[in-house]
Amino acid sequence: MTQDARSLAFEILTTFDKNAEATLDSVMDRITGKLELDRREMALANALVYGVLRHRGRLDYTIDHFASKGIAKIDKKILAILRIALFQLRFMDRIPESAAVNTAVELAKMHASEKSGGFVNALLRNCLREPDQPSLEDLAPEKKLAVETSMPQWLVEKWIERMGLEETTALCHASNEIAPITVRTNTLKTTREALMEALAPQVETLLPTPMSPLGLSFTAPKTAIFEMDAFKEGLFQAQDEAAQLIALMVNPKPGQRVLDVCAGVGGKSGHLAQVMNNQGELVSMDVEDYKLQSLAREMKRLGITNITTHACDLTRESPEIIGDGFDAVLVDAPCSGLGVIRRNPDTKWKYFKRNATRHTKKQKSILSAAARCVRPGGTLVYAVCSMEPEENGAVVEAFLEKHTDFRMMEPFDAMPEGADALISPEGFVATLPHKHGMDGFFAARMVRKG
Ligand SMILES: C[S@@+](CC[C@H](N)C(=O)[O-])C[C@H]1O[C@@H](n2cnc3c(N)ncnc32)[C@H](O)[C@@H]1O
Repeated sequence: MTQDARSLAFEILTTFDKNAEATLDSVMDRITGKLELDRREMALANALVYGVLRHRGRLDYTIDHFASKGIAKIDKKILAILRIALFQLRFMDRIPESAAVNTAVELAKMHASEKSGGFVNALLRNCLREPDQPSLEDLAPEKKLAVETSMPQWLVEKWIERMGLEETTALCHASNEIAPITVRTNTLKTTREALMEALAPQVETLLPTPMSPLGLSFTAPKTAIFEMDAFKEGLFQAQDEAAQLIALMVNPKPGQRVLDVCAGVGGKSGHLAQVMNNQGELVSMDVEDYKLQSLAREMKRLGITNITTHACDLTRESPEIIGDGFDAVLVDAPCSGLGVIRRNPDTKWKYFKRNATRHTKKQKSILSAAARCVRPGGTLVYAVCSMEPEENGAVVEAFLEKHTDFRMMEPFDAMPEGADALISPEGFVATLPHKHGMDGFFAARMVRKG
């Protein structure tokens, strides 16, 4: 079965909107998993889905301006069709206007009515007639910034309160840009220089990452990265530069026992195994068994053999595998993901102000449970892909207050080049998209007193 790009984007976006808890990845996997898709149609569907979510605030402001009864009165399906078409008209330069409008009208007729087709046609034609409208000039600064960079206004206000308008402006713009693809060299199989040579013919603007000694960033790959030979041979794992700093903070030695408490599909586990030179024992846990199954396949691709997986929630159980404890424990905790909006633009529309405390409670309880697995003298690293104080410093400070057998330690044994600029007076590591060109990450390294 094949499907055209716009219908597919419509199905993905409407399903994503209907399911409050679903992530874009899970919706896309579910919908595209069973389809046999033409490669070009799939690439266009991807561009439409990500583009609409990246620019949704701006698109909605425009739709609201041109809809005589306002956006709130527009049926959800029609709204999705308008967003897809308007994104093509305002943000894509290779799509003929007629293709964008006509396909939107057809979709509206198919999913709603003849009349809806007329409404979609009229609204889009008005947008085309007045390409500079609506103007943002008279808006209050926080509203203007929210619309311009398609950020939820509550988040813009939260950031302005914490860091002021100027820095928030830089952060909002950086969070709305398309990030380069960044990968980490699998040093069990190759070197960064050799990987660079292998990737060079297949990508544009290929550069080594400035701080992570193993990273490469590039744009415009000729194929999807999972189709590249270097990927199939396990020579790299996709991972942002900020995330590459976390296993360097844990810095386990070959032969040690190491626990990755929230391993997910294995971004940090893969790197930890590399640092351990595939020796010793690495236990990857996650509450979701299906993620660990995917992790196991990923480790096989990377040639990693010192790993076992264990589906488990440490806040509820204390499995035998903990034994006498681990030399190093990583808690890469579930979080808002607000530091990774540039890669996952769906996050900003699914994460609400009220979620902050929900995450904080979970982060505190996972960190406390993980602390029980650290042997005396062992290391505990807490990390989140968030820049929000209630998920980072506040969690660590509350933890240290209760667990007097732990103290902060220097974040790195061997400081990556320039990484001293990331360290706060408290000894926390924090990366920011607008300052460091990386995802927004936070990490703290602690030691259990011997
Ligand atoms: C930030 S993600 C981890 C990403 C992963 N470390 C990586 O580098 O690819 C957080 C993970 O925590 C898992 N999780 C959530 N609650 C958990 C719990 N109570 N115990 C263990 N894992 C949990 C989620 O399933 C998710 O995979």
